[in-house]
Amino acid sequence: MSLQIQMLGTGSAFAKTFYNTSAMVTNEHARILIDCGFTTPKSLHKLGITPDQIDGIVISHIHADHVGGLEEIAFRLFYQHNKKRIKLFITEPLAFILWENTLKGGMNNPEDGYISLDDYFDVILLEENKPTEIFRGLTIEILPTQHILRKTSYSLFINSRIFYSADIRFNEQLLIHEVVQKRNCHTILHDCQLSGTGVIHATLEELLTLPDDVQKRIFLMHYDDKMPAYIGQTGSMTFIEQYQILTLPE
Ligand SMILES: O=c1ccn([C@@H]2O[C@@H]3COP(=O)(O)O[C@H]3[C@H]2O)c(=O)[nH]1
Ligand SMILES: [Zn+2]
Ligand SMILES: [Zn+2]
Repeated sequence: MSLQIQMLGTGSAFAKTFYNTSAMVTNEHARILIDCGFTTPKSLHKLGITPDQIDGIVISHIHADHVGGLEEIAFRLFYQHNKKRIKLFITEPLAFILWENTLKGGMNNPEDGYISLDDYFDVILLEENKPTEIFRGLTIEILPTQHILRKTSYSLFINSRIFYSADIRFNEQLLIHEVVQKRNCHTILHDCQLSGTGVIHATLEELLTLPDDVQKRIFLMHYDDKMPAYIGQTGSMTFIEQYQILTLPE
């Protein structure tokens, strides 16, 4: 049995030639999204996939390039698919701020009694650091990681052997000791800021300091429009491209 990861986008928040970084993870039992940014509905549309064909969405953190497409997905299911509610896999702190700080403005509808995240989504709370089989053969572990100071943000382990950074500061210890030495992840999908000083994202310069054995496992995502100029300058790491499909052992 295998697991497929298809990138719906590989761009940074401000990229214009790539859609927002988001992954569609599929096995024989389910198809889920990791994050759903403001360009993700259009990316799905280009693939001919409608919201009712997605079984759930996992959320890493509350930036628009990771959650900005949720209102559209939920409204389309609600108003075009008979009030269907998609499963939303999220931690409790994120669920609260996702509604209160992001979605409530557009979705709160007291007149019709739709006043909470649960009115639009089938909210399934994930516990931090606890591997959870969300669908048969698909286990997600959500790991608190550093992105913006004092802002809740997570990376993910998928079926324990795939690491998905989402947005994260460079963390050598985590990548070498936890992801590679302890968990022996065969595949790492990592965000990458191509130039400038790394403050809230790992930079290419920082990632290039990793040992070769770690770099070989890394696919770079969440990059800006200048990515083509950096091809061949990423050591043993590879840029993953929009719509590229990785077929991985389950
Ligand atoms: O403290 C901050 C907050 C935000 N930003 C920018 O806004 C973007 C939001 O999405 P992102 O997390 O993919 O990337 C972020 C950065 O490009 C920043 O540089 N510093
Ligand atoms: Zn981002
Ligand atoms: Zn972010």
